[in-house]
Amino acid sequence: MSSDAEVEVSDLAVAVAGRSLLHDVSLRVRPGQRLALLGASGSGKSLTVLALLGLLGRHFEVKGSLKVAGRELPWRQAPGRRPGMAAVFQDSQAALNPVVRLDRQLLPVVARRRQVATTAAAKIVRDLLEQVGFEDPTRVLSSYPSQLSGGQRQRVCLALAMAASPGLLIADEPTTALDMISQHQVVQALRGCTGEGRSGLLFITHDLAVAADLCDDVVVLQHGRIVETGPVEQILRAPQAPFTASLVAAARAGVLPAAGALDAVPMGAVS
Ligand SMILES: Nc1ncnc2c1ncn2[C@@H]1O[C@H](COP(=O)(O)OP(=O)(O)OP(=O)(O)O)[C@@H](O)[C@H]1O
Repeated sequence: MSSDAEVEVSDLAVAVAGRSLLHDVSLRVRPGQRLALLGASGSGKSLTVLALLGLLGRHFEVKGSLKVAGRELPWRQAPGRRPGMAAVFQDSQAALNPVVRLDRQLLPVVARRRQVATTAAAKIVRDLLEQVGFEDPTRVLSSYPSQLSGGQRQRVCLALAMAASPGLLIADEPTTALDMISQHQVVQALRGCTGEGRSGLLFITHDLAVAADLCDDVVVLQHGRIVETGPVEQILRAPQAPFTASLVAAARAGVLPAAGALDAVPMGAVS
C-alpha cells in the first residue's frame, strides 16, 4: 500500500455469542489524514483496531467491508500481514524483548522489512530514531529496553512501525500510560511521522485534548456506535452528541470523569 492509499471501513459490525459489540461503524482515513477514534473505556475502540488489523479471533462474527486503495480485504489475516498498515500499542514494554539489546532487535527486523543488508538497515534505523526525536540513536541502539523510559520505548516502537513505510499507522492509546512530558514527545513524534505526503494516522484515544492537539478529524464512538464525526475544530466548537459535549466540557475543565460517569450524562445536561 502506498502512502496515497485510502482506508475505508463500511458498516463494520462485530458480535460475539449473539451479543453485538460494534454496530455500523464506518470510517475513512484519507492519505496523510490524522483521524482520532475517540471513546470511553468499553466503547469498542480496540475491537475496531483488531478488525482493521485482521486480528479478531474466529469466535467473533464480523460483517461489513474494508477497502484499502479500493481493494477489498478479508476481515481476518495473519498477524503482520495487513498490507500497508503498521501499529503501535499502549504497552511498549510488551512489544520489545527485555533481554535483547535494541540494535539486535531492530536491525534484523528492518533489514527484513526493507530487504537490505544489516549495515544498510543500521543507517535506516538511525534515521528513523532521529525522526522520532532521538538525538543520539547510537546510544539508544546500545541500550536494553529497561534502560529507556516508557516514552522513549514508545518512540522506539514507533520507529520500528515506520520502518514498514505504512500507508496507515494505527496508534492504539500510545500515550495513555505516559507522563505529560513523555506524552508530548510521543505526540510530536507521531506528528513528524504522519500527515500530508506521509502516512495516514488512526489515533485511538479516550483523551479529547490529545486528539485535538494531534488530529485533523475525530470519530466519536459510544457503546459500539459512532455518535459523531467531523473536523476537530467543529467538534470542539459545536459538539452535536451529548456524549461528545460532555467530553468537550470535561476537556475544557481540565478533568476527565470516569467513563461510567460520562456515559451517565443525560441528554441536554451539558451545554
Ligand atoms: N473477547 C471478547 N469477548 C466478549 N466481549 C468482548 C471481548 N472483547 C471485548 N469485548 C467487549 O466489547 C466491548 C468493547 O470493548 P473494547 O475493548 O473494544 O473497548 P475499548 O473502547 O477499547 O475500551 P478500553 O479503552 O478500555 O480499551 C466491551 O463491552 C467489551 O467488554
